[in-house]
Amino acid sequence: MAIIDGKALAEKMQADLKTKTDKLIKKGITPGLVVILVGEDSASQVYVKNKERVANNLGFNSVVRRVEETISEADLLKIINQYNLDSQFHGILVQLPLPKHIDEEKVLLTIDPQKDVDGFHPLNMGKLWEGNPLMIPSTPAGIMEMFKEYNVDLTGKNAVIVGRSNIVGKPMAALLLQENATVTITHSKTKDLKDVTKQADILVVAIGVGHFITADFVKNGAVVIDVGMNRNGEGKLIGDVKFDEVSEVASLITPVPGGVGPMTITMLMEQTYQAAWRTIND
Ligand SMILES: Nc1nc(=O)c2c([nH]1)NC[C@@H]1CN(c3ccc(C(=O)N[C@@H](CCC(=O)O)C(=O)O)cc3)C=[N+]21
Repeated sequence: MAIIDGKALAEKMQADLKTKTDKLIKKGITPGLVVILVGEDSASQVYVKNKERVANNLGFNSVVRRVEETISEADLLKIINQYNLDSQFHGILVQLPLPKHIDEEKVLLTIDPQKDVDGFHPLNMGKLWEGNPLMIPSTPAGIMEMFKEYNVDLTGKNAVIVGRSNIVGKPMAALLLQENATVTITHSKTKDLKDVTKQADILVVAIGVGHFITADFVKNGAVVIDVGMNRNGEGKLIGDVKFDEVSEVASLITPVPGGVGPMTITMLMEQTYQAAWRTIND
């Protein structure tokens, strides 16, 4: 068994990205990213702080726009439109989840698809499924980089995804399909889940239930990717995969923390760079 070191790969990619960014800045374009944070959700605050730190290290123009939990939907849409028109910003990210009184679909539709660095706009989701992506959701994009770095050949492999969210499960399926894997998406209503996951050469787990996947769900030699971010009783960050026992059967496995998370942030920055680059090269 070997561990996929997401933190090390993230640092390597960030160093390369810094070099590219310096060149773009010399040409007069500083990549700009605005993260819009609605309310004070403490978990979201931590992610936002990490994103801000990486963006600053890269020399990006990084702004966190904090707005009150009680903001009206109309006012939030106005703020998004203001950043759509502001050429200083190449990327706009609205941190999810949003308060219940705000319609997430409306928010995602309002972000200019060219600035939608999360890749959650329906146009970007559609382009991804066409096999002609513009923006790719960061978490699945980071997972594909891990496969590349660790020489995981996907062609003809059985890839099983646990979780069907718009932000991880579905885009992950599109990317694996594009690389010629045979893809199965499972979810909470799947019958005999264990029988399905046991067939997986590649198993991607994104269900949001701590330590749900135990060794008996996993085929010998499988590659296991853990997208989970859960807090256990002691407030410790744990994945959806029970690492200690699954690592005994897997050939390659990601840890939490230090696996998918750091790659997610890195890919977000890569997409912001790409969006900035396109303003002078497309
Ligand atoms: N519009 C939107 N886009 C997002 O990409 C988005 C979002 N909303 N809402 C929240 C989730 C969560 N998320 C994380 C990114 C990196 C880490 C990360 O770097 N984790 C580190 C350490 C975390 C720690 O120690 O607390 C790790 O896994 O090693 C975690 C979580 C992005 N999200």
